[in-house]
Amino acid sequence: MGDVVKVNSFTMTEEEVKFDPKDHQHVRFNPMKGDWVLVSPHRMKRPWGGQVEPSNDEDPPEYDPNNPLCPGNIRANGHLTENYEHTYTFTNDFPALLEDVPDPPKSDDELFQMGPARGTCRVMCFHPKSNVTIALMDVEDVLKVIKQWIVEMNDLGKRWKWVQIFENRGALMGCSNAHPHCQIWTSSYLPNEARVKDQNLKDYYTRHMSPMLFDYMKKEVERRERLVLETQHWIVVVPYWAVWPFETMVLPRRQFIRMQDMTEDEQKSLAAVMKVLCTKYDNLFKCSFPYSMGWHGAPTGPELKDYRHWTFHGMYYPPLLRSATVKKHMVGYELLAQAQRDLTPEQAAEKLRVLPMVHYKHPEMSITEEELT
Ligand SMILES: O=C1CCN([C@@H]2O[C@H](COP(=O)(O)O)[C@@H](O)[C@H]2O)C(=O)N1
Repeated sequence: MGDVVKVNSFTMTEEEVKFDPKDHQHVRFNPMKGDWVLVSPHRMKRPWGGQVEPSNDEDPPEYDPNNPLCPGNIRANGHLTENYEHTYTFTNDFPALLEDVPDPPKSDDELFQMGPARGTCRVMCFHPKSNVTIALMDVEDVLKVIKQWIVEMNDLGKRWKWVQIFENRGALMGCSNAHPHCQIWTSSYLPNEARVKDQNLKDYYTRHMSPMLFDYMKKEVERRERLVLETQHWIVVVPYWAVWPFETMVLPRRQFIRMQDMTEDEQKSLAAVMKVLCTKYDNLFKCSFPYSMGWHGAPTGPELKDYRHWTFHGMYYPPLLRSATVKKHMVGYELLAQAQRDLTPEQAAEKLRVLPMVHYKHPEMSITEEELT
């Protein structure tokens, strides 16, 4: 047994000291999902001869008379989008979940199971102008988005067990409308991601009598290997188990379980964090950076249980890999075996951390370090 040496934040024997997570393949465990991601850092050197996505980076017009999300326009089914000045929410005209539908029959065959699914779908416009994004909005307007999210969570959380706020940004994410907006889908049951996360968070809490993500936040602040941003109230990391190349996670420095528990200062700080993170994302490949993002907090609904194992947190899942036109594909091995990444989370965090807070295309819309409290 050789001497013990310290490499990064791990202690290893001499036999292991040849291993370097920056150079050698390994798998990493995601304790929220209970699965593993393959990390192959040596692959970053391979030439790219694959598909190149068109970089469609022309700014959309401020107002499009044909865009149903623009103020004063008529939507499908003849509904009017009012002349709004900040955020605007409406029930999706083509919802994936409806509030009242008959229950499916019970089946006694475990191979053919159906369950009831009820819910509602809302669309929430962030801003009346079509040519802004979170990175390009005034931080006060981003704060208005956060405050409206809290209104929606409180309203929808009364009836629905799960309220999923999510933003698909950019055509690359299948977003059908360039106007700045998100969607909010609620359900009468815990969807898969929430159900699995709830169980893993609960198991961790039973073992440690402390919330997993609060412990994780404290360890990431201490280790400082995957930090992208940190303020008095929030940190942004590329999570240790990240799957998407530049995936990030937003974690509060204080333990609380839902978005609606945020203090005024935490809300203001989150608005600045979102704006700076999205600015760095745009600066990474000098394009309007596509992503899917969303928030997870303790389940809601009328029968409230003990959810102290939850910590409110945000997730950004951006598809781009090495340029504005090269995206990661979750296909083949990823679908049939397991998720795989080349760039390590630490390398991705370093790339994002060192990027400027001044927007490459609209510097006049940027905020300063002092405003990032
Ligand atoms: O008139 C319309 C246009 C789009 N929509 C809805 O807006 C949503 C646009 O969001 P996405 O671009 O993220 O798909 C989409 O779900 C679509 O159903 C309406 O509800 N009414």
